[in-house]
Amino acid sequence: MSVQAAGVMYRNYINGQWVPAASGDMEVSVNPANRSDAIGRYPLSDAGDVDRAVQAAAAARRDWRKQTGAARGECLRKAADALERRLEEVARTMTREMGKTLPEAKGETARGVALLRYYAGEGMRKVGDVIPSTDSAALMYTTRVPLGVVGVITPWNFPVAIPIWKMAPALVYGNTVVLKPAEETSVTAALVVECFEEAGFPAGVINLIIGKGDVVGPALVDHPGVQGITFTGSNAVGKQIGQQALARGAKYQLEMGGKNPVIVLPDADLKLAVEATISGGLRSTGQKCTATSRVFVHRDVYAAFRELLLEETKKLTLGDGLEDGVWMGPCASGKQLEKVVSAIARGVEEGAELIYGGKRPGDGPLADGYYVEPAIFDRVKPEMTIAREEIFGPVLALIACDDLQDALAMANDSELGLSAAIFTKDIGSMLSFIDDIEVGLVRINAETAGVELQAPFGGMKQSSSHSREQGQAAIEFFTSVKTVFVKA
Ligand SMILES: NC(=O)C1=CN([C@@H]2O[C@H](COP(=O)(O)OP(=O)(O)OC[C@H]3O[C@@H](n4cnc5c(N)ncnc54)[C@H](OP(=O)(O)O)[C@@H]3O)[C@@H](O)[C@H]2O)C=CC1
Ligand SMILES: O=C(O)CCC(=O)C(=O)O
Repeated sequence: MSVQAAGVMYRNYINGQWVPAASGDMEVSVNPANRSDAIGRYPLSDAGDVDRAVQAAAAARRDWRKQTGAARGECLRKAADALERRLEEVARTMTREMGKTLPEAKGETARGVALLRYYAGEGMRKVGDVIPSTDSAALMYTTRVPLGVVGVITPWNFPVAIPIWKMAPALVYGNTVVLKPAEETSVTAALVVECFEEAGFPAGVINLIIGKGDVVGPALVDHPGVQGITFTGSNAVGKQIGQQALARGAKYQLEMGGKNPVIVLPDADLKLAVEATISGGLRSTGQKCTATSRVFVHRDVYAAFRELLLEETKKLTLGDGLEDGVWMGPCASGKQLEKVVSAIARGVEEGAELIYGGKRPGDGPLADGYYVEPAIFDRVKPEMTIAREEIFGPVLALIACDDLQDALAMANDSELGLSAAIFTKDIGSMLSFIDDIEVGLVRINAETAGVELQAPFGGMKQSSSHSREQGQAAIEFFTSVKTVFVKA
């Protein structure tokens, strides 16, 4: 499709103005469910555009920081109201741009509203402690100050919630922000920033730079005017960002992949375990860092679990997420589809048994989209690639286990450690799991995905930079502590 024919033109947002990229280059955002549907045109920015955004954010820093937390929170509250008013439009755009179903997109947008309201309240909460000094005539306390300019680099899988759960705490604690969203969801990101604009944030406090990750990303990460980088995305890019930020002494926070296990013990409610495995593994077409990917099932209930899983997965409808009754949409992009299809092919090559799905619809209305059927592999061995590498697609690997210790050993045999779930009624098994599983998000009789905005979120091992996002934990990244000693 020609760029000119591709509808509304979106721009960067720098210093309170919507401006094109200096190069004038544009790209078209295309619907992964129907490639003849163009969502809009977006700019391909370069390092010069990034520099202008960082300069604007740096110039706005002092005045923004000097506002009260209550005043900053009030801006976030207005952004929440604006997003709530535009919820339907934002959610429909998200579905058209990255494929998740409309109910999921509406849920995510509502979560964005709730995140903004939560962090609006943070502006009124305490930022330090009084600590007894050894000098009885002195006052000693801690307070917190913002980092300065924060670069926010976000993925396409939660194009509303993730930018908001990073930007809202950054802003309420007094930082200014330059957002670089995933290219695949540039238009959705622009709508989110329009909501911030409607809320009346001062010019320069929020800036948006749209473009290619390998051009805009390094320019932002390496910019000396950026004091902190918060990133969610792949491990490869995350590690590179961490090294670049470390090299120049900038603070960084990385939220990356998962290879999230579910353990099903013989006393589990199998219906619940199956429902949670399907929801955790296949919703959003498996494109969540918290998605269920490895399913360790005790041999005593393996056959029964597998049959029920097959029966329930066969009921799922694949299609355009805008249509009523569709349960699973396409992969978000051609690149993502290729990744999923090649992981499935590798699973077959390595000897796992593909017992359901995994094919691309060859004809009919779905042939034009990036669709793949949900795939279930049986007889998976822990050393197979499908049991080791993140796929980020609707693929479940079933692995038999002898007991809880066997399952825990296999579940922990991973470089990643984001989320894990167990299904059991036995309190002893629950406690062993809580104690021994090496992940940041531990779920008992609940699916691996689905984080709550008021609780800390992050992984162990290579899933994150060992920091936590969301809830009260966000203050740790977005501020620095000052310890103050006062003597009259
Ligand atoms: N943990 C999670 O939630 C996510 C994990 N992933 C994993 O990553 C895989 C690949 O997905 P992909 O979208 O390519 O993920 P990336 O890690 O490439 O993208 C995440 C963000 O980083 C940006 N980026 C890309 N290259 C650089 C760079 N060199 N420096 C700075 N920023 C950069 C991207 O921009 P742009 O989009 O413009 O390239 C995007 O905004 C998935 O299959 C999945 O396994 C993906 C998304 C989310
Ligand atoms: O499971 C969730 O709700 C959040 C998942 C997530 O943060 C991600 O996929 O990046």
